[in-house]
Amino acid sequence: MLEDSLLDEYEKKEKCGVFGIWGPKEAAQITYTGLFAQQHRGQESAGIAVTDGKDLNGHTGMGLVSQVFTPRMLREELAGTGAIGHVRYSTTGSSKLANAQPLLREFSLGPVAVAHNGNLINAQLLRKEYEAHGHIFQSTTDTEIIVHLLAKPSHASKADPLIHVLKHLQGAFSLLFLFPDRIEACRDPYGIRPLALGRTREGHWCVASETCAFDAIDAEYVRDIEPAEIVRIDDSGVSTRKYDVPAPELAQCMFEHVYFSNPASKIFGQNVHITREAMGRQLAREAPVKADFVMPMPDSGRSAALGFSKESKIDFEEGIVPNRFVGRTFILPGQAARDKAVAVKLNIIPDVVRDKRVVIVEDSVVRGTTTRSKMRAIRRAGAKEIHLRVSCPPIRHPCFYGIDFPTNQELIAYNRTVQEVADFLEVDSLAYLSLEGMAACMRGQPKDYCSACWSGHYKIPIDQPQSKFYFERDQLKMF
Ligand SMILES: O=P(O)(O)OC[C@H]1O[C@H](OP(=O)(O)OP(=O)(O)O)[C@H](O)[C@@H]1O
Ligand SMILES: NC(=O)CC[C@H](N)C(=O)O
Ligand code: SF4
Ligand SMILES: [Mg+2]
Repeated sequence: MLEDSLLDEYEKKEKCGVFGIWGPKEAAQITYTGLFAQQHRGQESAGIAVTDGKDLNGHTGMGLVSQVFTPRMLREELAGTGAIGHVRYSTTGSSKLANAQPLLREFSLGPVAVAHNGNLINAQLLRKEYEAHGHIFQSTTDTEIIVHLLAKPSHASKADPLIHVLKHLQGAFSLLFLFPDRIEACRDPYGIRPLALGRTREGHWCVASETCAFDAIDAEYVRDIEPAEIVRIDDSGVSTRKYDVPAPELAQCMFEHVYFSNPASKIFGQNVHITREAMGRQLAREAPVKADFVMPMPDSGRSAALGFSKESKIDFEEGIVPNRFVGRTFILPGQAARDKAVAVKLNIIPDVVRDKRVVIVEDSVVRGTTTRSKMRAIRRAGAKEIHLRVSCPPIRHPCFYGIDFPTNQELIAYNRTVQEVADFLEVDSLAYLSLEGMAACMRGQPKDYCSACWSGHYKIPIDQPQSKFYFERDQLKMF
């Protein structure tokens, strides 16, 4: 039933965001706001862990930040002066409470809470090894192995156990650890996912996946946590150490700029909206077309459409209206749910498109859910010509580093030429931004970004089988 799957959808969306703050009396309330600002990064579950200086306490729940916490809970049960929080979009392990983060555990050195954005590609190997030694896991996420690594006696006895643990991890990880006396914020040596350091007006240090969280709590963005860096935040302030050397070539995820991040955020040192606008301009130069107007595919297609319009000097027109109560559709679990969400999310305005030659600018076409549904709807609404322009190249390869499209069969451009995709979508023309054109819009050198889902070049080799549900008991039978 449409209503049932929509109810489901509202509860399960997008990717992961982390937030942490040290020092204020109302640490949990501020963390709530920091998570709320990053709700677009994960809507399956949310959690906050706090410290009172001696012990940790935490709460996790399924759904949106606003559904998981009450003001009283934040004020009383989660009272403390240091906190970390997480909003989850699952990449390993199903969407269930046991997998909600921060994971809160006790080990020989005391309590620890962990919040993870990214995806480990060696979690299966490590977990098999630990299970063979009798370790009992309580979740089916990749993240839990990190706590087991920390608890291993030969690791816990090291002068700096965290450094030792991080060296074992492969893949994407922007991590926050909360101990009773400190927060430790770490980024993998490739810098795949973002992680930024900020400071409030009162002088409290904070960390977040995206800088839009700092705006929400009136803090200033200080700098990014560097690849292979650990930043420790405690009562004496901030200190930094390297646990490894940054990779010779970084792998910052270009898809963060194309689609994931909030346009107001600064990701990998550059503003997302301005980057998307530059991509739209570049696309207009690479694939010009005669048309009556340029129309964005809301919401994330807006900035690139603006750039396309400015560069081509073709008017900008809104002809697709998003329902503000439907979130992002791309990462909803299950194709039926995605199809239904797209149907209810985007309304075409026939009076705008009728008898017109329209350029539609979309930030990305992944499974083709949005475009399959909307190109035909625009045609039915009477458009004379439909020219689809996409502000990234065709996505033909899976992502194993924290974005949930782990098989190539689900990708619309897999095994299809651009013309075949155009025919499938029944558009008059289709053009994608080139890989070089997209890379040219990035502030850093092209070699310092990951583009594996477009190029097939995985900087961290995928040499073990990967599956989102590897640790689920019923799925294990498949292997
Ligand atoms: O080809 P697909 O599988 O449909 O995936 C790509 C689409 O999904 C995303 O939109 P989404 O609705 O998630 O979020 P938005 O409102 O930020 O554009 C993205 O902006 C594309 O529109
Ligand atoms: N999107 C993410 O960063 C997910 C974090 C972690 N891999 C999980 O599935 O819980
Ligand atoms: S494969 Fe694509 S989505 Fe995944 S990290 Fe690389 S650029 Fe980002
Ligand atoms: Mg979209």
